[in-house]
Amino acid sequence: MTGSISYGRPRNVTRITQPDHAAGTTPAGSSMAETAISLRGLSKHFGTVRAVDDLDLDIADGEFFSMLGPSGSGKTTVLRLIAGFEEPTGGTITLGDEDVTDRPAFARDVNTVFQDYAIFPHMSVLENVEYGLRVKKVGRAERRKRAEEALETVRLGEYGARRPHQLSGGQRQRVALARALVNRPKVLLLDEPLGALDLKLRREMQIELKAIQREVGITFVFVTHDQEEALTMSDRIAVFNEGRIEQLAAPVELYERPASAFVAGFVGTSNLIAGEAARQVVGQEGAFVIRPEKVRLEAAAPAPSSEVCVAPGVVREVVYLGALTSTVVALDAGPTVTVTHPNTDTTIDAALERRDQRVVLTWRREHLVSLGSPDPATSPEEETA
Ligand SMILES: Nc1ncnc2c1ncn2[C@@H]1O[C@H](COP(=O)(O)OP(=O)(O)OP(=O)(O)O)[C@@H](O)[C@H]1O
Repeated sequence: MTGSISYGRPRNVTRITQPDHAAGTTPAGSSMAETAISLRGLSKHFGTVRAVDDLDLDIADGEFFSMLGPSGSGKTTVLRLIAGFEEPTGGTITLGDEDVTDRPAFARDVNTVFQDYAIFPHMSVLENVEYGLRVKKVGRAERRKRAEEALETVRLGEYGARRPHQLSGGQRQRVALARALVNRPKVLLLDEPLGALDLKLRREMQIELKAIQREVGITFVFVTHDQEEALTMSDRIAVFNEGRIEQLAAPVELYERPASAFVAGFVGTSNLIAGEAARQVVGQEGAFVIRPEKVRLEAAAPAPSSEVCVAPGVVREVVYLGALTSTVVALDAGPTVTVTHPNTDTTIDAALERRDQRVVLTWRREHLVSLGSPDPATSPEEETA
C-alpha cells in the first residue's frame, strides 16, 4: 500500500455505497425478516481498552452472520456479550423482542460452539449430544429422539455408539455442533469453530456448516479472522476494527466495494493507488483500490482508451501458487501492484522469465473502487457538478 492518500471522488469510477452499519439497518435482502439480535450502543471496556465501542447492529432471523476482523478487534467480546458471559459497560442486547441485557447466560435462548469444544471422552457420541437435555430434565425417550435427529442433521447418524476418540477432528466438531443444535436455540454463536481443523477439512466443513444452517434455519453468528471462510458461508459480514464495525455488507459487496483501505486490505488482496500515483495512473485525485485479478500484464502499452488505465513498471517477483501465478510489479508511478492470473495458457517458466523485465499493467477503469471522500467539504454533488 502506498503512503499519502488524498481523497476525492472522481468521475467514471465505481461509486462505493456507504457502509450500512447505522442503527436499524435492515439485513440484506430481508426487509421483512424479523430481527433475531439487536445491539444498541453496546460497549465493553477492559480498563482503558475499548474492546467493543458503541456498537449498533441488527442480525436477522435465520441469517448466517459473520464477524470478521484481526486479532483483538472485539469479535469474541461481542459474542460473549450476546451469550451473557460478559457484562456490557453500556448499551442493550435484545434477542427477538426481549431485552436480555441483565439476564444471566443460562436464561438466554442461545448456544455457543467454541473452537476448543468440550466433549466428554467417557460418554458415547449419543450420550454427549443428549447431555444438555438430561440437565434440562427432558424425558429419556424424547431426549434420545432429539439427540438422534441432531446427529442426523450433522451427518453423524451412524456414529452414535462411538466414543469421541474414535472420531476424526471434523467429526468431533460436528458432535459439538449437534450438542448445541439439540437444544433448538433461536441463535447459535460460533467462535472460530473450525480453527483447529486442517485446511482441507476446514473447507469441507465450511460448505457443510452452511448447508446445515440452511436446513435448520437457526440464526448463526460466526466469529472468524479468516476472510475466505467468511466469504464462503455468510449472508452478511461485519468487518471489525478496534471494537467498531468498519463495514457491514454481503460478501460480494464487501469484496467488490470495500469502503475503506482497511477493509480492502483485510478482505482479499488489494492494490492501493493514491496520491501522486492516482494523479499519474488514474488521472484523478483520490485513493483507489484495484484487485489483483482485475489487472492485466502486457508486454507493451495498448492503444490509448479513456476506459483503460495504463501503468508501466518493472516485474519484481513472480510467485507460483498452483492454480494461479502472482506477479509483483513496481510501477514507475510509485506503488507496487500485485497481479494474479490463472495458469491456463502461460507456463510458469514464461512467467518467471518476466522477472526484472519492463511490463505494462492495464485495467478497466470500471474495476477501480474509489475509497470515497471523507472530507465533507468535497461533496460528491459538488465534484460532479
Ligand atoms: N478479559 C479480558 N480482560 C482484559 N482485556 C480483554 C479481555 N478480553 C478481551 N480483552 C481485550 O479486548 C480486546 C478485544 O478482544 P477480543 O478477544 O474480543 O478480540 P477478537 O477480535 O476476538 O480477537 P481474536 O481473533 O484474537 O480472538 C483485545 O484488546 C483484548 O486484549
